[in-house]
Amino acid sequence: MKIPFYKYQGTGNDFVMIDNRQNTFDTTNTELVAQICDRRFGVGADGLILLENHPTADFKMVYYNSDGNISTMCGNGGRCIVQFAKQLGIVTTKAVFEAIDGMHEASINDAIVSLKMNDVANVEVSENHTFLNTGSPHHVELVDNLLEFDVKDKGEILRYTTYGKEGSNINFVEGIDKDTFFVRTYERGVEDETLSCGTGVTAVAIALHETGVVAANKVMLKTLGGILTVRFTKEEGVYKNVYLEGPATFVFKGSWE
Ligand SMILES: N[C@H](CCC[C@H](N)C(=O)O)C(=O)O
Repeated sequence: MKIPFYKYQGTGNDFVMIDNRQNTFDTTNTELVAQICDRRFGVGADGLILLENHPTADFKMVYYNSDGNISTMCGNGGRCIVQFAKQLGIVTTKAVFEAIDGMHEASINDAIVSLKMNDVANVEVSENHTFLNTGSPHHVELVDNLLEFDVKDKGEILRYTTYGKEGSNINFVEGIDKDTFFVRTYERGVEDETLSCGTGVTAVAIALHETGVVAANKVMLKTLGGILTVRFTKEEGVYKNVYLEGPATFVFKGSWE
């Protein structure tokens, strides 16, 4: 059966988007998702995202990593599905949707999507890293010479040793100026470095604030795939009004035979 799809990318984190409002996609077929995401034998993507009907919100988001498994929240994917919903005529400049970590609001201003992320109440600060969950689990570590750093090798080791079966995404960070940081991320479920990670840069911004590296509540994160901005407030120890902002772009449409 033909499966129409739309290819999107958010700062280089790329996704196959499928309008599944008729519930025709076989959501249990892990192999098919991995096949579609394969960069040699398939369309190629970091993940696959289904847009589905929702009883009260504008739509529901279902996210799969490129390994074919359903996973936790995808920030860049959340920004892309809002643009996708606009392309389908479901929303215009605002959206409310449900994802695996609950309800999200978003606003669209041309290419830029601003996505409200969940509150973050627990930030675990250790000697040389910080761990927190921004919809997905993230390890955050400051390093020098990030451009030459072996992100895949070092990320894989941490993901499988320190974080066991459940795993975690691993973010390496280097300061550029007081409110701008360079971030590279090893992504769980992609099992490789991605050009950017939305929940990852959100975790980096909050971790840097929590550890006093950043005083501001608006941080610019430079990734290999582009620039993302994260802003937040901190109220009684809880990070609230957390927004992830950046471009989300339609690339092409096709159909999987
Ligand atoms: N790979 C992540 C989910 C996608 C995160 C990333 N693509 C983002 O933009 O947040 C995980 O399994 O925890």
